[in-house]
Amino acid sequence: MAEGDGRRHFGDRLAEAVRARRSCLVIGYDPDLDRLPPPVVEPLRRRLAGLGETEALRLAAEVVEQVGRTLVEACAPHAVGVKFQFAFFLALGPWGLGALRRLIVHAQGLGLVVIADAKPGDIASTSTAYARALIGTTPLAGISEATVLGADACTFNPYLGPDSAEPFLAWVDGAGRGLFALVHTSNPGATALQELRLQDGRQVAEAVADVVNSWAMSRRGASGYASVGAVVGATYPEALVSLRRRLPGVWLLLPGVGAQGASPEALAPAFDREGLGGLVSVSRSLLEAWRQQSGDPQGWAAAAAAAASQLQEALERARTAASR
Ligand SMILES: O=c1ccn([C@@H]2O[C@H](COP(=O)(O)O)[C@@H](O)[C@H]2O)c(=O)[nH]1
Repeated sequence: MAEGDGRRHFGDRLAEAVRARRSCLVIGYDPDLDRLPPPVVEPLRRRLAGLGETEALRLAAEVVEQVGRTLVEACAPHAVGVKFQFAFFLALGPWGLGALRRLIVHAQGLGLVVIADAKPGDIASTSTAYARALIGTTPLAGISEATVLGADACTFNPYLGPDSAEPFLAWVDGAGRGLFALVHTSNPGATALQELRLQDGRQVAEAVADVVNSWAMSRRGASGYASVGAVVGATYPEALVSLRRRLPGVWLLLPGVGAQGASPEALAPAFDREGLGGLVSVSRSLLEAWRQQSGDPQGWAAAAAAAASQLQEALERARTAASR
């Protein structure tokens, strides 16, 4: 999406893309080698035997890239975007990062919004480098600059506060990029810290939501939606309802459907009367859909496409529930 859409406001681009593609589904790709489809992993195992570290990483990254292309192409007709889980690519070293860059370009060529899920957040000088790598460009000693990953948006851990967000917000404001700050995560342990009560009665996640909302308020586009979004786990439906109220005009990125147990039906509160406001990312349930369907791993790509189509339909019902 980045190339053609240039520097347009990210919240508006998302609104248009969700309407045009009739989908709020985000294809998740978390390439854990042990969970890739058996017809891919078995030949990979044979080829890896006897290779040195460098060649083994290179080969694994090639396979991860090929599977990613197939997955994204199969599911693209049913989705608005892709979320690449950065950690799995990093685990394959520079070859993994090369594969990630090529997958990002490929997905953007298919018209998909690309989110790099890396969840960085550090003191401002270090956040600057993360932002350059994920959504910006890296200046090269004042002579030139280079795109490293070139995603349309990235996830972000806001725990360090506003100064750590500034370097990302500079790309949001100056280059039409998007930022999704973690507000309430989907994992079982999220409650341990994120639901702690502050002296003023708010939960930590609510206080984080208020900070994120303050970043978003001045960044609303014509659609009414901001270029700063929030990550809210789909596995906590009650938190979703209360955080939706605290974050009007903020795109919510909702992981947790499928493998983590959340269902699309519970997500209706994320959407406004026009069916906007929520993006639902699903990773393992697409790549491993063959297990639930025919059980034939040879058909993994067709199974992923069928699962994406079913999710799109279920999410369309949730998306339009508010307007009924
Ligand atoms: O709160 C969060 C934030 C991010 N994630 C990421 O989303 C996917 C979920 O994968 P599934 O296979 O669909 O469960 C994964 O990349 C996580 O790192 C999250 O799950 N929860």
